[in-house]
Amino acid sequence: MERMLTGNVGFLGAGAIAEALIRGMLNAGVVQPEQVLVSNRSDRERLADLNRRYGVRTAGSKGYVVDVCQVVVLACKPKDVAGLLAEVGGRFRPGQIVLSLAAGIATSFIEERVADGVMVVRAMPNTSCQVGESATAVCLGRAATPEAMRLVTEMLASVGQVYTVPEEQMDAVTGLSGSGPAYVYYIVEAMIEAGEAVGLAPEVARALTLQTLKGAALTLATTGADPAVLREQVTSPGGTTAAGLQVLREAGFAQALISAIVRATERSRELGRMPAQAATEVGD
Ligand SMILES: NC(=O)C1=CN([C@@H]2O[C@H](COP(=O)(O)OP(=O)(O)OC[C@H]3O[C@@H](n4cnc5c(N)ncnc54)[C@H](OP(=O)(O)O)[C@@H]3O)[C@@H](O)[C@H]2O)C=CC1
Ligand SMILES: O=C(O)[C@@H]1CCC=N1
Repeated sequence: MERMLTGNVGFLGAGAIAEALIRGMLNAGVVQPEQVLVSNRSDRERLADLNRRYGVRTAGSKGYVVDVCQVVVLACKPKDVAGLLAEVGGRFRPGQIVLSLAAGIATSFIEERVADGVMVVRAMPNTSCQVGESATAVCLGRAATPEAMRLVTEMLASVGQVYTVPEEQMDAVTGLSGSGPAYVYYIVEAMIEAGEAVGLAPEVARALTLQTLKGAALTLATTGADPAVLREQVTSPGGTTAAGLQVLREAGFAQALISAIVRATERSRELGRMPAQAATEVGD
């Protein structure tokens, strides 16, 4: 199929998610390094590092990024979006695409700060885009056309699976799959620590944990089986797994995970309600 992403892709924000997306898109070949232009607030060393490692172009001027890019990715923190758009929002032109990754920030908030006809798309990827396995949800702003959606989908599908959701579900997506890799890494950290505690060498504990995670994820994906059924297959009556799961139940593990996702979803809503000062509540 003919590629739609022929122009430049600019990043306003050069942090963790910008790098994950850049790395994934370059690996997939959906953009070439010279098509990518990255800027941030002030960290010049970070830009130089991205240029060294990925060959992407960098810009000191955010206005320049807006001027020369077909798609501009907003990859700064939610609290910085208002200030950023006060600076450069007026430079966007009708027909340009703004792809916002900012948790909680509504498409309407951005639309109010750019010209009519600028096409806003909101997406929530996760850091697994760096290996082409993001779970990404997208929703369209009011001016975004089906062509804009196709172009953004071309970008995001190159780094994982893309799902379209109504905008009111984006906070839930953020709590579940946007933050999700962190919950998984937290569990992995605990499993490795546990492996060491029961007598394994650190590298053996890590290797066994990672392969267990990979095998379980692949089994879920390839069999399509209900996770509860797969869990029961592991759990011999009176055996080791039953004993371990009993401890997890008594500790309220499932409820804690549910509460974490509910709280992260609420936090996304809070960030959207208070875009100018919300993040100061939890620090930078
Ligand atoms: N990390 C993740 O897993 C995910 C994050 N997101 C969203 O992506 C956004 C970025 O998150 P993350 O990458 O983790 O954040 P980071 O803190 O890693 O990066 C933030 C970046 O924004 C830049 N920045 C801040 N203010 C401005 C400004 N006024 N103009 C231009 N750039 C600016 C910073 O520049 P400097 O360093 O110079 O201050 C920095 O490069 C957030 O809105 C988050 O909700 C979405 C999905 C997943
Ligand atoms: O922690 C955050 O706020 C961002 C949004 C989803 C993942 N990281």
